[in-house]
Amino acid sequence: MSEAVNVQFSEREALLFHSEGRPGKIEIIASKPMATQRDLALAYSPGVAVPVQAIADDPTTAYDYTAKGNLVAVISNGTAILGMGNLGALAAKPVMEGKAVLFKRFADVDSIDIELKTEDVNRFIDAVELMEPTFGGINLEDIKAPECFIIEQTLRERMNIPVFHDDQHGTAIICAAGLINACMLTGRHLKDVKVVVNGAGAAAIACTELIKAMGVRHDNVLMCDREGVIYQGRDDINQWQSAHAAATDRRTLTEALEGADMFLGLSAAGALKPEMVKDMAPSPIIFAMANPEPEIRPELAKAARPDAIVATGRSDYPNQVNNVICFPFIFRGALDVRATGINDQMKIAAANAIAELARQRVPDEVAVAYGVQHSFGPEYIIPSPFDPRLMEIVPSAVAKAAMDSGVATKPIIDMAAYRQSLRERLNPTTSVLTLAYEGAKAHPKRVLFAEGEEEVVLRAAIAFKEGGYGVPVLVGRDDVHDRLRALGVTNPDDYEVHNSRTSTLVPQMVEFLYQRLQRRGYLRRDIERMVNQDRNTFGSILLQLGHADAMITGITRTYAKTFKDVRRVIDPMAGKVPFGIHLLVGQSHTVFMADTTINERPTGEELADIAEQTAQVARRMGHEPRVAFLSYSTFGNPDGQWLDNIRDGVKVLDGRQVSFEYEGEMAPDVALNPKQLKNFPFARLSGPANILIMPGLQSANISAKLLRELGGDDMIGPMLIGMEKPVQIAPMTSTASELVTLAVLAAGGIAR
Ligand SMILES: NC(=O)C1=CN([C@@H]2O[C@H](COP(=O)(O)OP(=O)(O)OC[C@H]3O[C@@H](n4cnc5c(N)ncnc54)[C@H](OP(=O)(O)O)[C@@H]3O)[C@@H](O)[C@H]2O)C=CC1
Ligand SMILES: CC(=O)C(=O)O
Ligand SMILES: [Mg+2]
Repeated sequence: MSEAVNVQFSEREALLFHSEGRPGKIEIIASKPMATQRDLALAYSPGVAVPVQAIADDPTTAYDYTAKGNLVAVISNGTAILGMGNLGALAAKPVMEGKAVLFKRFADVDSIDIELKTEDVNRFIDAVELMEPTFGGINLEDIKAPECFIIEQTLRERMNIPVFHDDQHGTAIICAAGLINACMLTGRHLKDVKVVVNGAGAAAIACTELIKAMGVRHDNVLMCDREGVIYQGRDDINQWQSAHAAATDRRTLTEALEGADMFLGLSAAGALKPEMVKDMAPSPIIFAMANPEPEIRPELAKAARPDAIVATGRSDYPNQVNNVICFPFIFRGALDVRATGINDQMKIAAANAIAELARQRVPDEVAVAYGVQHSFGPEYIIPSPFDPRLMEIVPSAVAKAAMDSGVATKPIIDMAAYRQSLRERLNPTTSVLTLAYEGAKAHPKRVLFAEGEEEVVLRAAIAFKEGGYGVPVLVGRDDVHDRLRALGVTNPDDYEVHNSRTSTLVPQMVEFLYQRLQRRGYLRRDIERMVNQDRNTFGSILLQLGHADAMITGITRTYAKTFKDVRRVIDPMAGKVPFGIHLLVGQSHTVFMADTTINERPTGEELADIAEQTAQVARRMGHEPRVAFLSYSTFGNPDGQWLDNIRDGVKVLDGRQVSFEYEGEMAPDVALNPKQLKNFPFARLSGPANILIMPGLQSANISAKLLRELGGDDMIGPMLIGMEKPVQIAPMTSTASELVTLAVLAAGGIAR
C-alpha cells in the first residue's frame, strides 16, 4: 500500500492531514443562533417542548423541526475496509468520516459516521434499526459479504427510510454506467459481452447482478474468488455466490480471462497480472476497482494491451470508477422526495444519468482544469466526481424515478425549480478550487517558495511536489536538504534549492536589480547586500529572470514589509492596481472582499479598477459578479465627509459600461441581506452582493482579520492581484495546506 500511496503523498502527510488542528475530519456546528438566553430557551427547554409535542402528534413534522430529513448515517463494522480487509470497527472510522464529508462536499447531505463493534449480524441489524428516528437515510459501508446481504435485506424490510449498501449498489451503478459507455466505444452489445468478475464479495456480486439485469447473459459471466473460478458444483461457496456459479471447466483467473471482453475487479491489489491481460479479446475493457490499490495499474495494463479501456477506483488516473460519483447524489434525490427506499428504478435512473453525462460535451471549467478538451472516449468514459453537472442531473433523475415508482412520499411539483435549487446548493468556488488542483497536475508549474528554511513552507513544498501539482523551487541556506530529510523526504536532492551564498546566478541578479534601481537611490553595494541577504528580493529576481513561474512568500515578515520587498523587484501589471482579495467560502456562497491589503485610501478611479479586477477573479472562480461599494452610509444616509471616493468609483464604472452589476454606496447589511436591499428598489443589484469593495484599508483589513478570527466560513487569501508576475504573500499564520492552495491558485493563473 505504501508504494502506491507515496505516488501522491507521504504516509506522514496523510497522518498530519488527519491529526492537524481538530483531530479527524468532522465537526458539528449549530444551524441556529445560540448566543442569548432567549436563543437557548427556544433551542432547548422550554421552547423545544413545542416541536416535541408537534412531532408526537404528527411524526412527519420531524422533517420540518429537526435535521432528520437531510441527515444520513454512514455505518460500518469495519469487516471489509476498502480492499484492506477486516481491520475492525475503530480502524474503519477514518474511511467513514471520509464518506460523511464527501456527502457534504458533493451533495450538501449532512452525514455522520457510526462504527459498530460487532460481527454479529443480528446485533448489527438491531442497532441500526433502532436508529431510524434520527436519520433520513442509512448508508451501509465496508461490511463484508455475505453478512452485508442479510443485513441490508433485513434492514430494508424493517425500516421506512432508505437503506443502501454503498459497496454493493453505489459501486454497481457506477460500474454499469462505465460498462454502458465502454461497450458503446468498442461497438459491443451487453448481451454479447463476456465478463470475468474477480472477487465474489459485496461489490462483485451486486455489480454482477446489476449488469445481468441490464442484459449481460448469465452464461457469459465467470466469477472468481481467491480460489479461482466459481463453477457449478464447487462446495465452498455461499448461496449468493452459487447463484453466479458457471457451467465451465475453466478453473483459474488466467483460464477465465482467455478471450474475455471485460475484467471487472472488485477484489484486491495486484490480482491481475499483465500476462493475463494479453489473452483477452481485442479492445478489452478492464475495470480494476480495488481500493486504494487496483488489481492492476493502468500503465501496466496499457503496456500489455495498448488497445484496452482501463478504469480504476483512483482519482489520479483517467476513468475513476468509484462509488463517490454515485452515493452523494442518489441520497440527495432520495432525501428530497422523502423516498421510503432506494429501488432498482432509482438505481437504473442514476446509472443512465451518469453514463449520459459522460457522453455530453464537457463544460469549459472542467475541460480547462484537466488541460485537455475532454470528450467522450477511451480515456473518459465516466464523468469526474467534480463535474458540477452531476449535482443537478443525478438527484433529479433519481427523484423522478422515485416518484414514478411510487416510493416518494413528498413528490416534487416543480422539477425545473428543483433543478435550480440543486444548482444553487453547491458553491462553485469549491469546484473551481478542486479543479484548480487538477489543472495544476495537468500543467505542472515551477513555484518558488522564498522561505525555504521554515518548516511550514517545506511541508507545503513537499505536499506540492508529492501531490504532483508542480515543481517547488526553494530559496534557503545549506541545510535545506537536511531539513527536508528530517521531514521524511527520502531523496532531498530531488528538490531544487537556490542559496544566495553559493548561487552562480548572483552576478546576473545584481546586474538586473541595479539596472532597475540605480536611479532610485540605490548603490551597487546596496543591491549586492539585498540580493545576498533578503530572500524576498532574491526570490523575486529569480521569478523575474524566469527561473520559476510563480512565487509564494509571507511567512517570516509582515505583509506590508514583504510587499515592499517584492515591489522593489516586481511591478504591477500595466494599467492595473495591485491589491488584495480575501475570500469567504461557505457551503453555498462565496464573498470576495477587496482591497484588504494594500491601498490605504483608494481614489474613485482605483476603487473602480479594484472592482473590475475583482469581478474578473470572481468570474474565473465561477461566480457572476454583483459588486457593492461599501460604506457606513447607504445612498447618502447618513451623510458624511468620506463618501466622495466611493461615489466617484461608482461613477467611473458608469462611464466604463462594465458587464457586471454594481451599486453603492451602501452598508454591508444592505449589500448582503435581501430584506434590507428591498428598501432600495432602485438599487441595481439583482441579489445579494458577492463582491464587497471596501472604502479604505482601515475598514477592509480590520474586517478581513475579524472575519478570519471570528467568522464561521472558511477564509482563503489574501490573494495578491494585479502584479506583472504571479506572486502571493501568505499570512504569517498560514498552514501548509493554505500555502499549497495559494501556490496552486498562483500557478494556475486564477489569483492574478
Ligand atoms: N471502486 C469502487 O467504487 C469500489 C471498490 N471496492 C473494492 O472492491 C473490493 C472488495 O470490496 P467488498 O466487496 O466490499 O469486500 P468483500 O470483503 O465483501 O469481498 C472481497 C472479495 O474479494 C475477494 N478477493 C480478495 N482477494 C482476492 C484475490 N487476490 N483474488 C480474487 N478474489 C479476491 C474475496 O474472496 P475470498 O472470499 O476468496 O477472500 C471476496 O470475495 C475492495 O478492494 C474494495 O476497495 C468496493 C466498493 C466500491
Ligand atoms: C470506494 C469504496 O467504497 C471502497 O473501496 O470500499
Ligand atoms: Mg466502501
